[in-house]
Amino acid sequence: FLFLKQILKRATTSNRNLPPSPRRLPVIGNLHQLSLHPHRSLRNLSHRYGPLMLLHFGRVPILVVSSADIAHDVMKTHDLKFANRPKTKAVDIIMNGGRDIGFSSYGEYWRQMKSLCSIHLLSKKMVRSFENIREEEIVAMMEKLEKAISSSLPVNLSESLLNMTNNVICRIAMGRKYSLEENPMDFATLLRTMMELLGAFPFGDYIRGLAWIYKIRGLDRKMEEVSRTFMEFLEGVLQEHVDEGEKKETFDFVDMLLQIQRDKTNGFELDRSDIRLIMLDIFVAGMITTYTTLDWAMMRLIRHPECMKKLQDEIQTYSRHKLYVSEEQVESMKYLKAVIKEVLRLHPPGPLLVPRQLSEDVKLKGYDIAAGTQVLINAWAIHQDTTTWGPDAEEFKPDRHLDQPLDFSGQDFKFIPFGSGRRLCPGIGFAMALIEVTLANLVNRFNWKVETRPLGDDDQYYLAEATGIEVCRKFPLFVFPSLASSTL
Ligand code: HEM
Repeated sequence: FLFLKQILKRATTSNRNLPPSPRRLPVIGNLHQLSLHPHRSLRNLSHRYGPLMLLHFGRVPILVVSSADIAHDVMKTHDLKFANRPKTKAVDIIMNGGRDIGFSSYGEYWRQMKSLCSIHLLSKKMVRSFENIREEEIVAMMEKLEKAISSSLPVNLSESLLNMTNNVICRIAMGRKYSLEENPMDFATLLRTMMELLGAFPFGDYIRGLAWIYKIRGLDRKMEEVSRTFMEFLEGVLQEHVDEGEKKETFDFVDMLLQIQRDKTNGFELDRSDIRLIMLDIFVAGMITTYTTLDWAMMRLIRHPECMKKLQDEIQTYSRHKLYVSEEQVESMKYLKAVIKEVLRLHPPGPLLVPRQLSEDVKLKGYDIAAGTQVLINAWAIHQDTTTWGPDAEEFKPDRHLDQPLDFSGQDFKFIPFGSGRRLCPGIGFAMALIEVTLANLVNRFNWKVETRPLGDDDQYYLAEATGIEVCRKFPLFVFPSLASSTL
């Protein structure tokens, strides 16, 4: 019977019209063709095999999409079928089997969790109400930078940006700062480790016989440790809110989640571990992405003085030499928005978005794709497609967005840093509000220089990418700020 089943399976598979595939090796499939930066190796493969490729990571079929046209088919035409997320061991351990928003299966639980965040934290009205918090934290960061000017030592701007983003997010979501400096655990390193674990290609999941590698390399232990440390921290935050109870003067997002848990609003059962996972998503999905966009933006502007100058001129036209550039003033700054778009085009924090999984068979461009196939959308490759962006697609040229204003909220598939469709990022407005006003103020208040690197390997150094599901700059950005004459 088994023999008959094998023959039948082979016959049906061979009748299928499958997308082009690079040659694969026994057992590992195409895993040997990936580098530490999968978005880059997959783009190189797509140049040979086309914008729709079927790879195999071990035994698991992986569909790789590298064109705007096919991204449209996946995230618009067939969005519902592609709305699931695959589960890996890292997701199992760190996200409690995908009980958070980003990795949860498509369905009622996901819908409820996402709409909770969208309404009570990320809506336009809520984002606007956090303006004071953004201003206070940006001013505090700038005061520290100003103090640092008197010493002739370089400042670690990446660290300042991470601290500021963390302070803003903690104050908004949890009611107070849980600053990186005051925290006994090394928050930044922990988050980076978590990014790496969630983004690492899970060999043990793809090749069952290799699951022991997780144990030998200590990955199981690392995942459990990272998860435990974070959960203990978040449980402490929840308990603090419960203990303060009636005495608390403010009402923040955590209070709101605890209230929903108590009152079972809309018949929606939320337990304490679900609340911790929503909070974790805000750190994983919200904090690193926002910080890393600012970090790439400052690096690009400092290394393109002509863009920096143009931006400073624009900001001064609207801010009229004020010390703090307000959010209302930022609203009108077209070049600032073009700079941020260019940064998100060249450095989308999630270059392969977040993986999806097909829930039923589908035909794409005449090819048969089977249910269960995992899907990687190479946004980074789509953003560098020369047919859309021209022969200078790899260069940093913010002006291109002035002539060709593409929307990035999931409507235009040539530019998808936030994904699209049902799984579209709900934090676009939240992230953009902080990125725009931070950048405007840093550029308005200071002039910037970076150290000249002795070996002259500037591009390799400044453009180097770390590994992980969200791609940060590999090395911190050390800078020498000085006060801009216009604000003296
Ligand atoms: C520059 C900043 C950001 C970028 C580039 C970004 C990008 C993304 C991307 C690419 C996805 C996957 C979309 C898809 O699968 O189609 C995503 C999902 C998500 N993002 Fe963001 N994001 C950013 C900021 C934020 C912020 C500030 C928050 C919340 C505070 C947030 C919360 C989420 C959540 C909860 C999801 C999961 C959505 C789902 O699976 O339904 N993101 N984001």
